Amino acid sequence: MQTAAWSELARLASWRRITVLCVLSLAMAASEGAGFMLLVPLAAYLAGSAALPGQLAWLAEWLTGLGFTLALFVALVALRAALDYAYRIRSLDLTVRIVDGLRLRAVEGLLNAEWSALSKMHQAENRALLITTIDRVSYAVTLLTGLLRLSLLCAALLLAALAIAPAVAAIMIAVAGLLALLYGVVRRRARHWGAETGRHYTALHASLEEMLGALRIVKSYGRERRSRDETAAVFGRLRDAERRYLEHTALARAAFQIAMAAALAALVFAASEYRLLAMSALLPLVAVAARSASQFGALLEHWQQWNHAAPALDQARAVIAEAEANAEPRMSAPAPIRLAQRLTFCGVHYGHRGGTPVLAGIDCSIGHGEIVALSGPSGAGKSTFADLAAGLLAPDAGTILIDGKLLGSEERQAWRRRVAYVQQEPVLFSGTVRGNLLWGSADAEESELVAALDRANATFVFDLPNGLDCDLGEASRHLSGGERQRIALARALLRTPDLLILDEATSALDDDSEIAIASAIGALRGDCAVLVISHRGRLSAAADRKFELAGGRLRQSTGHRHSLPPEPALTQQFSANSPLLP
Ligand SMILES: Nc1ncnc2c1ncn2[C@@H]1O[C@H](COP(=O)(O)OP(=O)(O)OP(=O)(O)O)[C@@H](O)[C@H]1O
Repeated sequence: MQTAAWSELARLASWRRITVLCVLSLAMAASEGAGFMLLVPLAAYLAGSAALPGQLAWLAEWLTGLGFTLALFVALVALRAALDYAYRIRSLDLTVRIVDGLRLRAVEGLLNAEWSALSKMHQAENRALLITTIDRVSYAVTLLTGLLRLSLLCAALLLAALAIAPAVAAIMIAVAGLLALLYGVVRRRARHWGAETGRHYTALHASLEEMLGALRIVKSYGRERRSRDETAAVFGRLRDAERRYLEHTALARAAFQIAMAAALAALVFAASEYRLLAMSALLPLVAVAARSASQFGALLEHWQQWNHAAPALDQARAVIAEAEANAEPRMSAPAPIRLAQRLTFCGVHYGHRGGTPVLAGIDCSIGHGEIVALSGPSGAGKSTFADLAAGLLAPDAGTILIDGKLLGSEERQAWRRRVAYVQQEPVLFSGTVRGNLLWGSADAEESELVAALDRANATFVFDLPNGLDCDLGEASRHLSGGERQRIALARALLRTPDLLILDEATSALDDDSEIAIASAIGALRGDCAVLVISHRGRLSAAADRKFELAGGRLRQSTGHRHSLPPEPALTQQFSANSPLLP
């Protein structure tokens, strides 16, 4: 893992927490090592001899009797249990901080990124990041704290072994080093399968989302079996990657157990056959060796699992880095922007992903209080035009002006606060109707909510259970497309915007509702600029001017219904190439 990733983990966890965890791990390791060393005098007493190995003679002088030794032993176990409790709580706390910190950074990165970057991002990857990938990071961090604890514990056990029988302990250290080297091979495979698992989880998210979104069409086409098989195939690829990894882990584990059992057997055989050690040292040494073997095995397994889970951190960091690299400039208090005269496009070019321009030299303006309708073939760039007008996108070339003031990257953020957008597929949030309306305009009074619902022809809300306080969590699934659109329109109207954009916002409405909405839009004339994107005649009929977008160019399809005040500076500036300026 790169240094940057380590320092990021440390920053999220905080050095204070890491230090506390290190101290606790060290104390646990020391208490366990000391506990094992106490086995030496215990064994000597039990064997009926107070004779201790030379290097532990000081212990014999210090310990006065069996009772004291046993009491000390129990005290050490109690201390270790208390430390273990504190360690688990601290370890969880550290993991949660890292994981929540990373998840919040990802959320912030996505919320602060430019819309142009967000609209290009693979949303399944973002969802996989926020759910599965960061959960895998959580597992990786738990393994990392476990690695720290187990490393210190193994070191303490080996120190205890060194104190009991230095020569034998040196052989144990050599065997452990050799096994760790061999595990290096398994480590690389674990990394590989970890990265594969991450990719398959992302694919699984995309596949499940697609399947859930397509339930209606799947059922109406009778394609349940096919959908099931496709989903099963994605599951299969994920399980295959997990199985291959598990095969490696299980194989390495079996090899390790055999190697350690052979080493222990050799130790006992050599010690008893060639009388290398006194019984008082042999028994504690075997106990330390057995405990070391199991803990060292756990250490190597943790290491392998960490290598499998660690690619999730790289994956998460890559998505977060992409979002952060596309961050909008930060503004502490953006200067408010109001539209008092007109929003103007001057020679605007735009191509998605820097590809073929969707808009190629657009010159037009929308006056304050004017209603403009935009039509054109599918894919002509109408929504792209709306995104530019709303300050979501910046032109590749040309300029957008609000009352003659350039809409730069900082101004765009302030301008968006004055825009309300209703799209074809309206977004309603979980919660009540009231919550959804207040989401757009937090200070609105009850009477304003009612008036907005009335203007949006959404009075059906009053007949819902609990009316404005109806919880849409469940109900929104049962609302029709038209009902959802009308609530979204009421939310937009409440915002009293300077520019209201309706992007096919009445596509799901019946004729009567559309007539009512058209008259509500007509009533906005003079209050705010309205951009209506619609293929349907009724809404367009309410417009002062109608534009048609085709082949990247804008054409005014009919004359003015209402004349707007001229804009001398801009008319002069663009008179040669801007026939659409009023
Ligand atoms: N985020 C994006 N990345 C790449 N291409 C995009 C993106 N959004 C839109 N496009 C492409 O840009 C072109 C214009 O799309 P846009 O949605 O603006 O058209 P539209 O006129 O609103 O279409 P419709 O009436 O079908 O909604 C299309 O070819 C579309 O595929």
